[in-house]
Amino acid sequence: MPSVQRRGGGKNGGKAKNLKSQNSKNSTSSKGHWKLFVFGLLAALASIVYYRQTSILTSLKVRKAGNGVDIQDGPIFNVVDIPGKGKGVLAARDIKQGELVLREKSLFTVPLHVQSSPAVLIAERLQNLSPVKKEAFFNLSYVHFPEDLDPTEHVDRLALAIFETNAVSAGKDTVGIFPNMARLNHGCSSAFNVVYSWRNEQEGLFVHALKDVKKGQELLTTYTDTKRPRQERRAYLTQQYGFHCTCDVCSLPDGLSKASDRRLSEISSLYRKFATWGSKDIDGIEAINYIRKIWGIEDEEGYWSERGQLAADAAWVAASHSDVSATRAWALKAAKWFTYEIGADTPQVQTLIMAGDRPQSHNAWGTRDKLEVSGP
Ligand SMILES: C[S@@+](CC[C@H](N)C(=O)[O-])C[C@H]1O[C@@H](n2cnc3c(N)ncnc32)[C@H](O)[C@@H]1O
Repeated sequence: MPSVQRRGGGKNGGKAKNLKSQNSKNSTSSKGHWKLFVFGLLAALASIVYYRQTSILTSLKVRKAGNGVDIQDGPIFNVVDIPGKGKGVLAARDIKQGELVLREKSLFTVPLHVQSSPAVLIAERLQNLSPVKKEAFFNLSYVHFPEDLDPTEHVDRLALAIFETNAVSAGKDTVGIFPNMARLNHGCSSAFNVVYSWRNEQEGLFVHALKDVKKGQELLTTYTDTKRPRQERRAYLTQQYGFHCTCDVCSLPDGLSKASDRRLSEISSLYRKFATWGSKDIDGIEAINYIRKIWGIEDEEGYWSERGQLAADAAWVAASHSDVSATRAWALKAAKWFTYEIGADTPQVQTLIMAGDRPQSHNAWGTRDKLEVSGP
């Protein structure tokens, strides 16, 4: 059964998918079960906000991204002050869909589940950092620091607040701090334009452009599964991250916002229906029809994330029903979209290209009754 991914997770990595940071309430308890927020996943803010450039963080200077997308030399983004958001990241030049925007090692990581106090654990990790790295950490933004406390007198508590605001998942059972990536602000649904993924083999976080981005546009990821109505998204973001979301999608006039909400709810509902193929409640033809419907509604919404996984799920269904041409078409579609989100130099993409070439090599091949399920 293919995994039907929701955002906020591993791919972006996993969804990155679905990236997570922590909850301040639980994180202070000594028997820590880190409650992670999803931090991760577009406003053309440069045109409407005044900003002051503060630094150029990186200059990848590569001609070919790992996924084969041609790119220009030169700094790819700047971290700047953005009114109402603290700092944020603006494209320093046009960025192409699928381009590698950033790869980064963590300052430090901690296990997702801890037995001791998270605050103590973070303090220990900080002690092992160089002064430069420590400074990078303490420069990060934070919310949920008690107003009645003086941060200079409660450094461990401050470090915890910074961690909670900025940590993202670094693999299945680990969360970490990535100081450049941490400057990415949030956008919902069609508003986010970069996605991040964790690579175990390289022990690094990779950020790819999900869409073409114009010079001066803000790079936005997503902190949560945004396939839910505006009111719910805003409530979550206010509670966990301390801001009222005014991204391009949240700022839509009421009529258009309701239409977007309906689309997002419908996508979530179709994902649930598709998942019932796993328990054989629906057949392969119906399952693929759900995927096509999801794809169509996502086109209307402008929601492009998780498409690699969606097409890979379709390839799985097609392969299990031994449909050669459908397996080939869906596998190649999945490879294309995974290339944008996580890069061509990943095992997922290589495996899908192989399945496109030789559908019978797919792991799921022939595990269900033969059926023509049809391609994209
Ligand atoms: C991981 S940090 C992102 C970078 C941060 N803006 C900074 O100055 O370093 C998360 C915090 O950024 C702010 N933020 C993120 N997305 C935002 C948005 N769409 N609108 C307003 N503030 C946002 C919130 O304060 C949130 O708690």
